[in-house]
Amino acid sequence: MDAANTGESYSYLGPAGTFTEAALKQVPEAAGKPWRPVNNVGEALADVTSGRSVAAIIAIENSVDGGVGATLDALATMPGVRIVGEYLVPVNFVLVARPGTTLAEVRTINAHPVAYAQCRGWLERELPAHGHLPATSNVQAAAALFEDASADAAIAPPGITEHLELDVLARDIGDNPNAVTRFVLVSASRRIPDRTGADKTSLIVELPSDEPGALLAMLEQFSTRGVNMSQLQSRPIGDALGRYRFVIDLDGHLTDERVADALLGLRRTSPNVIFLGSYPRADRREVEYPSRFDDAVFIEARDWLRGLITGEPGA
Ligand SMILES: O=C(O)C(=O)Cc1ccccc1
Repeated sequence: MDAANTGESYSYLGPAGTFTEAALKQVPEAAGKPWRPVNNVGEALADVTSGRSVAAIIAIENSVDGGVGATLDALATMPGVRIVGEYLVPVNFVLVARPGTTLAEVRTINAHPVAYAQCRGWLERELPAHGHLPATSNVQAAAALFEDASADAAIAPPGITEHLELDVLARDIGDNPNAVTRFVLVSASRRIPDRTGADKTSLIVELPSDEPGALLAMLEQFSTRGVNMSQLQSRPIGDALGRYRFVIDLDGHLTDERVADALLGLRRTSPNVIFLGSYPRADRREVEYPSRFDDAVFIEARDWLRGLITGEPGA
């Protein structure tokens, strides 16, 4: 299904066989469309902003190593991309080598940095003196074993042997057998996916510099409106020490009154709020919140205020 510049293709971290490709297989609207393998998150997002691809799927967070820094930073600095869906992929890893290699011969390992971080315990136990060569993806780590001899083994997805003639030296080398990676589908479309009742909203928020309590004031925007956060990560802005932006996932949709009201509060108090998108949760779990934060309560309060201003009798 791989194809070049069609404008309707879906970009993913390639080559075929990556976990990112497994995530793309879950995207119903990508079925039957051309898929474009790329080498990094920046390339995937540039495909979207240039219109070369209709959407791209990128890893954003995993349950062992946390947020994927490259993705979070790219989303913060590439205006015009929106998250339109999320997908979960269970991840486990094998150690592979050119045929005939034994575990005792392994000195240097090719691995995507995020995969490497998830196998650190196993590697420290079984290969304490190994060196690490970073690769652009889990499949490229394995493919590179045939390109040169700078590494003896690679960390790869278990399905790698369907693509490449390699020996599996060890299975299940991930430090957590239940590891899951969260992927997001991003597009340049301004259209926000419809509210489903099981939605997430992602934001990036900067705080005013050197203001005591600024972080607490930001969090209060959510707590006073019954909005639950499922992710809060800080990432350095990069221009000076001590300057951070916050990547936030909320339960709820932009068209939920309590979420919209929290965004108004953030907009008033933060020097920069980036709306990354509202989209259906991967687990389709209905968002729960106390009934005092129902849409109707916000609407009633607004109507009451409008009545006071316009002098409506009884308001
Ligand atoms: O999609 C892949 O296979 C990647 O190389 C990125 C990655 C790395 C580690 C866990 C999940 C995805």
